[in-house]
Amino acid sequence: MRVGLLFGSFNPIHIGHLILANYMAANTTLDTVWLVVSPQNPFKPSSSLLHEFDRLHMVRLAIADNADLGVTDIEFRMPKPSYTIDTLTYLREKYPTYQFVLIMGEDNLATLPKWKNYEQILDLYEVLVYPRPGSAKVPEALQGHAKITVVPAPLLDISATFIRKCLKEGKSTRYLLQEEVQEYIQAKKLYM
Ligand SMILES: Nc1ncnc2c1ncn2[C@@H]1O[C@H](COP(=O)(O)OP(=O)(O)OP(=O)(O)O)[C@@H](O)[C@H]1O
Ligand SMILES: O=C(O)c1ccc[n+]([C@@H]2O[C@H](COP(=O)([O-])O)[C@@H](O)[C@H]2O)c1
Repeated sequence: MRVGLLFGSFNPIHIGHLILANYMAANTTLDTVWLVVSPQNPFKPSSSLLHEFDRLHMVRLAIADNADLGVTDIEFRMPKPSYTIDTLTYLREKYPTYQFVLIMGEDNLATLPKWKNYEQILDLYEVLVYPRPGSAKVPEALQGHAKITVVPAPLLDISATFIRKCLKEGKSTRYLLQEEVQEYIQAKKLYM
């Protein structure tokens, strides 16, 4: 089985994540896509980060009706911050018959050379990249890399940062968030 892994903070999960994950499941040779909720990105401040259980719960709500997508909280039980190579190694040991493929947005590809053991990641895994408006240039070392494929998919100018700002300012985030996620955020008054 070929499993795509979309790692993320999902703070909160938005329709950009859902379109991206579903696009990869529908338009590539992947059998399924798992969303891996990261407690702590090594490069991001934790100040605006919602508790990991809330973020996981919202991912579960958002993908509940999509049989092509799954979610894992595997990084909750691993050392923090969350280094992707360590999680990939763990998953490989846990599911030795599965073939894991890394999925990321173009903004993350731009920072990949700064990730822990990034060369090992590229030695061992294929990477599928979803284009993203405003992403920094792909570093030269990665341009045309045999293991990296940028998929031709519709650009989505949506970010969790923008959604958090709207919520803080009391502006509507309707349609930017999946409905149950929207209701959960309103009910718990998150990000406000
Ligand atoms: N609109 C988008 N287009 C392409 N990729 C995206 C988009 N939104 C998120 N991603 C990708 O999804 C993964 C998880 O993203 P993340 O949870 O950080 O969302 P985000 O919207 O970038 O959050 P924030 O604004 O808080 O940085 C990353 O690989 C990111 O590049
Ligand atoms: O392994 C690393 O060095 C590394 C450096 C930066 C980001 N990551 C991971 O990349 C994922 C995307 O993060 P984010 O916050 O943009 O959703 C998340 O799972 C991070 O833990 C991993």
